[in-house]
Amino acid sequence: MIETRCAVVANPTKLDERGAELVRQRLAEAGYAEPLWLETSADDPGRAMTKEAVEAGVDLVIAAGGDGTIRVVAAGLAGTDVAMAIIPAGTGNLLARNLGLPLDVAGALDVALGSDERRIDTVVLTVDGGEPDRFAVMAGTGIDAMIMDNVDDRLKKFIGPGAYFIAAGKALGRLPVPVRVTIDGHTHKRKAIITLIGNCGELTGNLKLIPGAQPDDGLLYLYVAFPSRPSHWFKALLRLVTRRPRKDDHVRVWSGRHVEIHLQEKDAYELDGDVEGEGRVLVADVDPGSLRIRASAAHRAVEAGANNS
Ligand SMILES: Nc1ncnc2c1ncn2[C@@H]1O[C@H](COP(=O)(O)OP(=O)(O)OP(=O)(O)O)[C@@H](O)[C@H]1O
Repeated sequence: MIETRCAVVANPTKLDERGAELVRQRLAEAGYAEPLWLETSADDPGRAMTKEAVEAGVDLVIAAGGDGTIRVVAAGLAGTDVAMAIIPAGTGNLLARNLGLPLDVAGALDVALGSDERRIDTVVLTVDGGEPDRFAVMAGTGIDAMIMDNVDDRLKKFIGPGAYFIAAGKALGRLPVPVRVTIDGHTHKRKAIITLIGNCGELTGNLKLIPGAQPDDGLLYLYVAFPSRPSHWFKALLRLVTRRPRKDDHVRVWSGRHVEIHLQEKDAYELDGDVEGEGRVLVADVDPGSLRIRASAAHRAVEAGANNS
């Protein structure tokens, strides 16, 4: 089936004019009508724009931007029958990496305008009983959120993922905090420096934090790092940054469908790589297969190969 109605939700600070021109040109060549072109703003990373696209009745929304833009568009399309395509234009590009999508505009457009797609899970998250939000990759508190918060935007532009390593160094002084986590009714208590919920396993730098986690397996993964000695901390931090878990790490990973994180005090949390705010109780439920996403079989094969390595 060839879609003819398409919207582009683009962050103009991430997708430059050349990129935008290429998108328009490739859409025209592929026989699409003039797209509904919606730019994000400093105040709205794409919520109202995605809603407008859905209400306009488009069949496909191409999201072009960094992780924040991609997350908000994915959240807005989850549960609808509108397909999403990704043009990764940030530093982390976490969802694109996890789906094995091309990270350049031309390659991403090949997939966006192809007919191959898959359904992936999204995660409904409620923080302190507020309005539910969604993420597609991960939600985290502790050092993880601190790293995301400390990453300097200018530095990110300049040295890319290396900026996360520098931010991780800054976060080293953090103390573990008592946390109670529940996964499908089973409760565990730890003094943790990182507590995160993953829908996908791969974070930045092409390394896997939660090996085996797949965005379409209908499961969430709860990752808790609870080092008790400085040497453990250092290892846990190193693993967080290098994303290479080992047996002797003070790390546990549980999987399930419903996850609760109860902190003693409010702490910053991040969603798909962007710090969203502070919260004490995070409740997450997986919504299996809730998002239609353009991804080619070839890229899936590459992804599967990478997972086996
Ligand atoms: N039109 C705009 N003008 C200025 N700032 C904008 C505009 N649209 C979005 N932004 C800002 O861009 C940021 C979101 O960027 P986006 O999520 O696309 O990339 P990112 O999260 O920085 O990506 P990454 O972390 O992968 O580098 C938000 O801070 C938002 O306020």
